[in-house]
Amino acid sequence: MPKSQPSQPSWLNLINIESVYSAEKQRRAFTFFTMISIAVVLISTLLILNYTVYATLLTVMLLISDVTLLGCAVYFVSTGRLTCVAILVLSIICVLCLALVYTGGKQNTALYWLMFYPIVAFSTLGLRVGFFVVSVLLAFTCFFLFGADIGQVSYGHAEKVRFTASFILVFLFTFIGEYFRNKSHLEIARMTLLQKQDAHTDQLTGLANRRFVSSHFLPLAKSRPEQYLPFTVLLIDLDHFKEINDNFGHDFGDHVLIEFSNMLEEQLRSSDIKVRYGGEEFMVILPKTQLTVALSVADKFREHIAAQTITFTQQQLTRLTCSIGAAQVTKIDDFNKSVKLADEYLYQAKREGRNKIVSSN
Ligand SMILES: Nc1nc2c(ncn2[C@@H]2O[C@H](COP(=O)(O)OP(=O)(O)OP(=O)(O)O)[C@@H](O)[C@H]2O)c(=O)[nH]1
Repeated sequence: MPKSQPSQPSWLNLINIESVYSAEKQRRAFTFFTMISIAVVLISTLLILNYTVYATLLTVMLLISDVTLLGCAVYFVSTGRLTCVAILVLSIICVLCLALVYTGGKQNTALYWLMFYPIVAFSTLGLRVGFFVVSVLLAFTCFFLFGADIGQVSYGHAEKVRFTASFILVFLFTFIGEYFRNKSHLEIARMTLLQKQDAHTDQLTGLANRRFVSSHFLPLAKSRPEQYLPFTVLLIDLDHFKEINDNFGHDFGDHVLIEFSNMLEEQLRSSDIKVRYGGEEFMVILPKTQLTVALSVADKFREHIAAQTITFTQQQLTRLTCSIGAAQVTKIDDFNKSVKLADEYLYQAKREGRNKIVSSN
């Protein structure tokens, strides 16, 4: 029976679903900025129009909040750190709401302003932190409305009960909405990742396929050359594979390809990228590896393969050899040129009798 594949080859970690996450980041950033803009305009207007009627505490709180909100927006633009800034902003607004409830605002209309809070808190802070800050606001508001007299204004009984009931309903429905939005976002992210991994995996051997090299590896190596360059490309072709198919059948041929892929995984570093490049042709990319070092790795591998016997049933077993062409890549733009060179060396190895490595060295 074919050996089982390693559970998660490291090249799979190079496949990202940044587009899914960046849409989510954009949504949160957009909500955050809209909230800050509205809050700053609103607070400034309230301050200008009502500073004569507001309690001093409320005026000072509004002023500090206005300046801090602007500072947070500037900090976010310059650092891109949304979560900690959003927590700070929502905490300020929470305190502001409580100051409003405590003092009553203009003509005791403070309670109306609290209704937006759950919506903004959940959409910028997510489920858990959002739930926490909204709960804190609700708890303190209930204390001011129904608790002991500590100097806060008093609201009518009907107003207090209706506010609390409607706030809890907004809280509940926003929580449910956010819970399912988050769940479907995670599911979309999971499915996108699985689909992308599947589209870049060779179905027979579980190695990366050729598309992975062009759509993921090369862009990644171009963006982080210090992690990958210089690297060596090995093109490896099984020798006389047609004879194996002809002598033992296609299933045995498939089994040989799987066993060969397992040996690539076992014998080479996990950071080396092993690709099924075509039928019985494989590509191995050895990151941060000069040609001379790669040649000794490849030669050891070639010897290892030649020493193995691949068994399918007791009657079906074969020896296997491979030929290898190797070339070094120092610039990503030269990748195709180097692959072409490695291909020429591979066919030179075949012409020269197989079971050997040819390179420019
Ligand atoms: N079993 C199996 N065979 C495959 C697969 N893909 C390609 N092949 C076979 O691989 C064989 C390759 O044959 P050739 O290109 O003549 O190469 P070769 O026999 O290895 O000869 P040299 O490369 O010159 O040593 C063909 O018979 C293909 O049908 C596959 O997925 N499974």
